[in-house]
Amino acid sequence: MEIKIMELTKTFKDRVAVDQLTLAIGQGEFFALLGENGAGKTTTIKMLSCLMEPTSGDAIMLGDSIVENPQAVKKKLNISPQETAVARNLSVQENLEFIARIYGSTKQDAEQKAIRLMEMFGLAERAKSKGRNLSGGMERRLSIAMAMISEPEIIFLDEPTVGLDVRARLDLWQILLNLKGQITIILTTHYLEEVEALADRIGIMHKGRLQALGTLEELKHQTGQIKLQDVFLQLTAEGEST
Ligand SMILES: Nc1ncnc2c1ncn2[C@@H]1O[C@H](COP(=O)(O)OP(=O)(O)OP(=O)(O)O)[C@@H](O)[C@H]1O
Repeated sequence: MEIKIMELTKTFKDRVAVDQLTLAIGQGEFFALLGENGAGKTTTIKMLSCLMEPTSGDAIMLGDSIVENPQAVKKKLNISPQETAVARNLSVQENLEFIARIYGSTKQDAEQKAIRLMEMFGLAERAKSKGRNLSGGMERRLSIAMAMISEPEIIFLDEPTVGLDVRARLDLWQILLNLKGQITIILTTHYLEEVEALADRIGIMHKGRLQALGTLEELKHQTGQIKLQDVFLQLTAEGEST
């Protein structure tokens, strides 16, 4: 398994944000992490991407521990956070080249990488547009493209389509579908249609715990529900009484 999460726990003062999460994710999998506000999704991906230390537990990412060797882990993955990292005064191409240079590319290499990613993310026509002039959808695509510069083997996308209109969301889904299988993708979202369109497997978190895990079909079967929305409501309600 490419990602092996073992009893991963994060506590803030007396609040348990992530509670002994145990989970394995395979290479090239598109994994969706679902859960209500405050369920612990963002905290989970911050720990897995080594932006936050766990209180206890561990995760082995491509053979390296996030606790023992976070520097090695960081080299193999990247994250596109909720708040985009796009520099508003730089153009699309400059944003990409800037990140490539930070990762040590030569000027020429950085340019080539930027051009390739702009094509992949449908941004080539807007190469010269400044970050501040981009639509929400383009800014989000650029932000993900920037996370791809380091050629990660695992990418985390934290609510990538929040605030996007229908067309921008569908465009981004198409790009993510094109990436599918080439790279391991871990997505958090509140949009259930997004999960249905993209994910191979789904984990539903509730109050810091992994409440359910499986393919969409498995979760439907497990709950006896037909629609993902009802699967979700049932699984996140069951936890209320436990
Ligand atoms: N830095 C922090 N300090 C204190 N509490 C925190 C911190 N970060 C998160 N929490 C708490 O941990 C819990 C889990 O939060 P988290 O942001 O991981 O949830 P989430 O599932 O990503 O929610 P959302 O869907 O709203 O983004 C929440 O109760 C939150 O208030």
